[in-house]
Amino acid sequence: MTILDKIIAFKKKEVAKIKAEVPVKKLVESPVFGRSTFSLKKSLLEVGSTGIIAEFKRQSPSKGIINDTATIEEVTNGYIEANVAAQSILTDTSFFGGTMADLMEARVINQYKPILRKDFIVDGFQIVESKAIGADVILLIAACLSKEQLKNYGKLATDLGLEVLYEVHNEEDLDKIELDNKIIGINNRNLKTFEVDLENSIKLASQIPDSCLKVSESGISDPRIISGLKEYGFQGFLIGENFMKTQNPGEACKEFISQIR
Ligand SMILES: O=C(O)c1ccccc1NCC(=O)[C@H](O)[C@H](O)COP(=O)(O)O
Repeated sequence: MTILDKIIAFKKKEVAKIKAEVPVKKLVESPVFGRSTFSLKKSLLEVGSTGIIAEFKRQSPSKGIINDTATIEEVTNGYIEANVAAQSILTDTSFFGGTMADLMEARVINQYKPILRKDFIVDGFQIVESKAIGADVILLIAACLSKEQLKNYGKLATDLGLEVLYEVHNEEDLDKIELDNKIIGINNRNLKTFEVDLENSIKLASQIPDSCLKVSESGISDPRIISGLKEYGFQGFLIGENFMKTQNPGEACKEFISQIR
């Protein structure tokens, strides 16, 4: 059983419990449900976009505790000040120490840039929930969803005005997605070994059509990597640990962005 299998098994139980307690009607009544969303696609394609999607990440299965003192307020303000293209918030509690309240707090502060809800979507309920807590973008991980689920959940998100970052780890994942005009995130972290290999982005990039926006995810720790990945057509770069492991993630992000050539 891989860590992803464990997370998904846990998540399915967690979502079933929440669904039994919270009616969808309640989600739709959220004050932020009807707001218009910020587009990740637009933000990444904007002239002068840094392309950086900076993540708030307290802990992870691969690294344990990364930062248990940073606050959403200081990090969100720091990332915006650094001119990120978007912010990512891990809302999973059991494995990543995040919460939906983290995203809701970030949304109040961040009225400028898209927010990606980084979680493990296994049910359409979580997509409605994502809109209700103030997210602009959801993550759909191909490895843990069927072809049909990817299509249906993608449609539900779009109907709600949310964008989707489709995450792939290999060719098998890519084959499950209708690759036209999508935002595709290639994750460099092997979920069996936790090893990070940036070559994974390069290897899969050539199999993604130009109509898609390519995002490289995980293990990016040097601004020179960004220039290298840009040559393979990447326009988005999801970075968590490299910023969050420092005393001041916002400042680390600003410094990193200033060094991108
Ligand atoms: O980060 C992990 O250990 C992990 C383990 C299992 C599933 C997902 C995991 N991470 C989620 C992410 O995709 C990353 O948080 C994101 O790409 C940023 O990665 P990094 O810059 O390496 O923190």
